[in-house]
Amino acid sequence: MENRSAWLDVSAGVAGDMLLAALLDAGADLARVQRAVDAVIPGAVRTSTTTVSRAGLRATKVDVVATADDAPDRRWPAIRALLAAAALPGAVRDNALAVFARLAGAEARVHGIPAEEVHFHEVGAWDSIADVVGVCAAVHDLGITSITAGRVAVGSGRVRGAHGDLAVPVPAVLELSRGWRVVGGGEGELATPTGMALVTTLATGCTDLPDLRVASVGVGAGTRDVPGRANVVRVVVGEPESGWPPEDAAEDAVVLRANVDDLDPRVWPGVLATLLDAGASDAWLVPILMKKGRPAHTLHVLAPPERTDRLRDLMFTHTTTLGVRESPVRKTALDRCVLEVAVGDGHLPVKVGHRDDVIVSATPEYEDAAAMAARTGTPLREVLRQADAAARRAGLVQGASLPRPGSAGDLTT
Ligand SMILES: O=C([S-])c1cc(C(=O)S)c[n+]([C@@H]2O[C@H](COP(=O)(O)O)[C@@H](O)[C@H]2O)c1
Ligand code: NI
Repeated sequence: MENRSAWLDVSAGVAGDMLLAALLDAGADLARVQRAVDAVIPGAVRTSTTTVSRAGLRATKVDVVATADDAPDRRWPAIRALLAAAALPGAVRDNALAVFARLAGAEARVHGIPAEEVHFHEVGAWDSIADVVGVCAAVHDLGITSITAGRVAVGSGRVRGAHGDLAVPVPAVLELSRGWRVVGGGEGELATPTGMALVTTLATGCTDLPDLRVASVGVGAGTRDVPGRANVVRVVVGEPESGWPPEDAAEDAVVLRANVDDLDPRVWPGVLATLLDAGASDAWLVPILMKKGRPAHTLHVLAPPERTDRLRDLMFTHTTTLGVRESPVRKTALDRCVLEVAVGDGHLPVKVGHRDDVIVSATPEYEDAAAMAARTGTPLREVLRQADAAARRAGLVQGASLPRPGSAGDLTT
């Protein structure tokens, strides 16, 4: 049972114990999970499961009971040392360290202190260690090597803790949300810092349920039973149907737009270059006719969500626009690689777009072809024609399999 994939339904929120319960419900072995936790904090906690009902749905609940008296040192360096010294499978240790490091980084930023000084939450480091190590061990036990997760419900309102009254989503959860899809609303604290750190560290992306052959489903209960809303995390474990993660899967992106009629046109090429240098996936102009019959341009910028703020600032700084519109979009990109084909007495790179190793497009790189044309005195259109012909001879045609490295023909990688 190896190389399985899992998708997490966190649309009702997530906490460390809910995620652990869902994985145990999906078939992870409780005794092996307990052994992993014991390897880090020997004899400190006992983990058990019960079957409960949440808004009429059956779910597994995990209880972590402290069996030792003395409170552990809750600072991040102490927990890091415990994990480093524990006899754990490499993947379990690495994942647990990564989750705690992310949590420590978020707490450090929220409280304005170095990560080395972060104390873990008031609820107790043992609970957190049991949840984090338990989840990482359960993932390993189920043979899960890839995880994605849906949008996270974070809740609303306020919670009371050792630091007093906090707005929901609590600061650490908001900090951990960067680049992730979240939704507010719902009553109370639906996502905890530990749950959010687990999801955003272990999952490689935020997607809807992907294409997979389902092997098992687990339902993990939260503490409260709220009528009308099942307070559960669900995990779907399976085999990918068409490659995992889906290499051409749609990603979230944002299109920023501004209509501009009064910018010196000589400035535009520099504006586009600045936006591309700052991380825009694409930037382009569309000529338009504005009110009062004025010729103008719409500047479009395709932005990864985490770059949106910076790119919006640059649009205001480098153009004369007074407003920027934004729309969320889904973007699907083919996988790409660059292969070289022999042309004349040199070589030219060809960009090959492929899906599941089947070629979809093959395009000689324009700039390199132009440079070869200038160097050799051959007309550019002739260089491009020869490059196209060489690419076809090398088998770089739509529908063909991607050549393996070292395959025969006038092709180098
Ligand atoms: O103790 C600290 S520093 C603390 C900080 C924060 C921030 O958001 S900052 C939140 N909390 C609350 O602690 C409990 C336990 O969270 P777990 O992630 O350990 O389950 C939870 O209610 C947090 O909101 C504590
Ligand atoms: Ni905090």
